[in-house]
Amino acid sequence: MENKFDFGMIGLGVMGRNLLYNMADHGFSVIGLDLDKEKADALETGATKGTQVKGTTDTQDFIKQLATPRKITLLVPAGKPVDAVVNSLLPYLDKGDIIIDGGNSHYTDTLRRVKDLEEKGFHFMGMGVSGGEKGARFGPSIMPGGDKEAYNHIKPLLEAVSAKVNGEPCTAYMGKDAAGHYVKMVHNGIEYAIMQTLSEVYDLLKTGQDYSNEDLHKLFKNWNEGRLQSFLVEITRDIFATKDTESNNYLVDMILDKAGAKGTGKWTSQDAMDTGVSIPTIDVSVSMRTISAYKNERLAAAKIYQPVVEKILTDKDEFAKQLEDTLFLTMIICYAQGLALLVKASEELSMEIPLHDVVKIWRGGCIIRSTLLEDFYKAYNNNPKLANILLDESISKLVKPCIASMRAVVSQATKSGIAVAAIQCSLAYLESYTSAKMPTNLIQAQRDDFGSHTYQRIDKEGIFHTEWETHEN
Ligand SMILES: NC(=O)C1=CN([C@@H]2O[C@H](COP(=O)(O)OP(=O)(O)OC[C@H]3O[C@@H](n4cnc5c(N)ncnc54)[C@H](OP(=O)(O)O)[C@@H]3O)[C@@H](O)[C@H]2O)C=CC1
Ligand SMILES: O=C(CO)[C@H](O)[C@H](O)COP(=O)(O)O
Repeated sequence: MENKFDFGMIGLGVMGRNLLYNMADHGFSVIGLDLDKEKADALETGATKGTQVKGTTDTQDFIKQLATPRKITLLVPAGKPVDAVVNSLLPYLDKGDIIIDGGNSHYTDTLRRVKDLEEKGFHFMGMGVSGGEKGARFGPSIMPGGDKEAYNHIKPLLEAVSAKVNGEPCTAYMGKDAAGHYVKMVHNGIEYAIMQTLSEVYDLLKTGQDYSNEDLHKLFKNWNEGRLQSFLVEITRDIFATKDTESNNYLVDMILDKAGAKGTGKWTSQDAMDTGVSIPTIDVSVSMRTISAYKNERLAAAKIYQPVVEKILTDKDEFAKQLEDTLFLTMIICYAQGLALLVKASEELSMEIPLHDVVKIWRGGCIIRSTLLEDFYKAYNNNPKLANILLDESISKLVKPCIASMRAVVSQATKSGIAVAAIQCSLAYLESYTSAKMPTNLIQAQRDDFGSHTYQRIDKEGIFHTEWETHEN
């Protein structure tokens, strides 16, 4: 009898092809399907010698060659392509077969697909994958969720191919229903916020203190050797040292300042608004990418307003130290906001997301991996029900010594005319979240004045309304 393949992969682009090779390198036989003949044909040539890999463009042949229950991972663009692929498979599948969507699908799409396919007798799982091209090839962080029975079929594969930290796999069951895709969405929201913060730090150093790319490279190299050690700081260090092949300049200086976005950051903000969780650093990071895309309007506005940036005259070493504190604290706040969203969303959607496992599997393989996650992991191990990591005593000991520097940086940036939206929002978030008294009593008074929305009092229980008077004098 012909040997059947252990796993199937649909979509042989950046992620699918590399994850497939990773699976094959770990001893699994894998068949890949892509509509593009060139990609399917090239698959075997790119595989490690001795591994069992086959490429095809024929759906029926693909299905026929898989061992049952079939385990098929999709790494195609989110949205309609996922539905198109699923529909193309249905006529050939057997009851009990498992489809795993490894792309960045919106979790509500995943909820719909889980239900539709369950009714038809198939398993459908949403699974976040992070680590980009290299991660997929050599060890990503993998966030599967949903159907537990289906998960048990793929657990050994996921544990084999994921990144490892202290010998532990960077994958774990993320919870019920669409939890895998929800966790990946929030991962990306945090990613947006840290990236925005890094771009602001870059602006302060380059525009405010005339750092060259060589200086930036050295500083980021130094930072990456300490408590800021993380994938995003590491690649930023390397970007500053990369020369353009078409000009004599550094490549970063040749790149147009318009940021792209595929939607996961925006979805995080939209969902946080619906869930009632405050994630201002992530929100503003989405917004800054949006404003960056209005290049022509910005050019026109710059002509009218002629902004002048005042140089930052603080001693360079002192300012670099303040920035290191600020970056460290802002990173903590980016994670704090995303993790707080996961806590609340998990409750609201009954996903039972294990927060200690989320931070555990983010320690390696993924784009937001950092040494900080080790501290968060300890915090969740002490208290798995922690509503916000800022409430953990050991985390507060990391936060407090950095606050003065953050204030100094925000104040210096404001004085100089350099926009630091993410850093500023993080400070405002910290000050509000740690404030025993906010000025929102005034907002309640205003709402009651114009709309009879009522208010509560500080001295007794109950709901109150006042007929507010006009006091012109
Ligand atoms: N790139 C990254 O760093 C990461 C991406 N992701 C997510 O993973 C998913 C895949 O991304 P990525 O690999 O970058 O995307 P690519 O565009 O590189 O690859 C997608 C592949 O899917 C193929 N495809 C599209 N429709 C079909 C179909 N109906 N049947 C078979 N194959 C199809 C495409 O073929 P063709 O080109 O011929 O249309 C292409 O080969 C996305 O959801 C993305 O958001 C997740 C983490 C990181
Ligand atoms: O999921 C990812 C990384 O974790 C993808 O690279 C994603 O495309 C990043 O988002 P965007 O394209 O919106 O910057």
